[in-house]
Amino acid sequence: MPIELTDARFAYPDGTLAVDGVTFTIGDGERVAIVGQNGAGKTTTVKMMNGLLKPTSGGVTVDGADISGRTTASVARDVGYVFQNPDDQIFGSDVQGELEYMPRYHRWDEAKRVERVRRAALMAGIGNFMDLNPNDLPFAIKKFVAIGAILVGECRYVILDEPTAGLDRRGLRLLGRILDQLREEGITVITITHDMRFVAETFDRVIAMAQRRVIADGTVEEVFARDDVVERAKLKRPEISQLARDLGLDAGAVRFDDVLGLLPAGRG
Ligand SMILES: Nc1ncnc2c1ncn2[C@@H]1O[C@H](COP(=O)(O)OP(=O)(O)OP(=O)(O)O)[C@@H](O)[C@H]1O
Repeated sequence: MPIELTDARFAYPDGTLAVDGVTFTIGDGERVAIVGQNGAGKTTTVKMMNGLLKPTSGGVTVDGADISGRTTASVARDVGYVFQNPDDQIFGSDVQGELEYMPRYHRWDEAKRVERVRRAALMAGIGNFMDLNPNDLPFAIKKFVAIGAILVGECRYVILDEPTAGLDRRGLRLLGRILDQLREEGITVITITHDMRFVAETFDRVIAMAQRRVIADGTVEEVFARDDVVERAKLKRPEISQLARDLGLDAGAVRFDDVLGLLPAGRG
């Protein structure tokens, strides 16, 4: 079952129109990257998808049901949102407590709580930090605490806002493993990112936003092949994609292996 936005608009209380009528459907198990310049409306759009913000007009449905009457906590059971900055999300005084917050809020029985927390800590690679105060941890580990706190839940949709920012190679590999596991479990992953290599290597579909609207929605290859979209959304093509274009190869190639396959025999 999908998440569906229908002509969703959002204006902040000060009158700033942040999203001006977006319509799209994200289906089960999809991996979707939302890209575009700062201020394009990406964060506001995803916050409408998990009930953190209610559309000023238009609608949002999750699994076919309108979410306008539901509390944020209720929608968050289905649609998890990992904040861009972990400090905006984490408030527990130790990692264990942070991971236990959701199970306790929803009054899960102890066996389920212990099992889900154990599993999330393992997936997020934070098992060694459970007794520590998140504020004493390096930024990258705090990001994984924020991810772990969402993995504890049984969300069928996970939204990650700028997950690769501030991660080194080890962190990126761990993030990749988490995303692979979510895919195996059929969980839909939606990301907001400025990291185009991450988009090309990890996501199937790209929604490009500019000036409060969706200006393109298609496969990674389709979106990066369009000069008008790249320009209007101020995207930086993945290096490998730019290289393919510079070499006069297929303009839609976005992954290393695709470009390698296009080189004349003997050069690959
Ligand atoms: N709390 C707020 N009050 C008023 N205006 C806001 C608020 N939050 C965001 N905006 C404005 O809404 C517009 C869209 O912001 P939004 O954060 O959704 O964009 P974004 O594409 O996610 O940008 P970024 O990549 O910087 O996160 C911008 O003009 C922004 O200044």
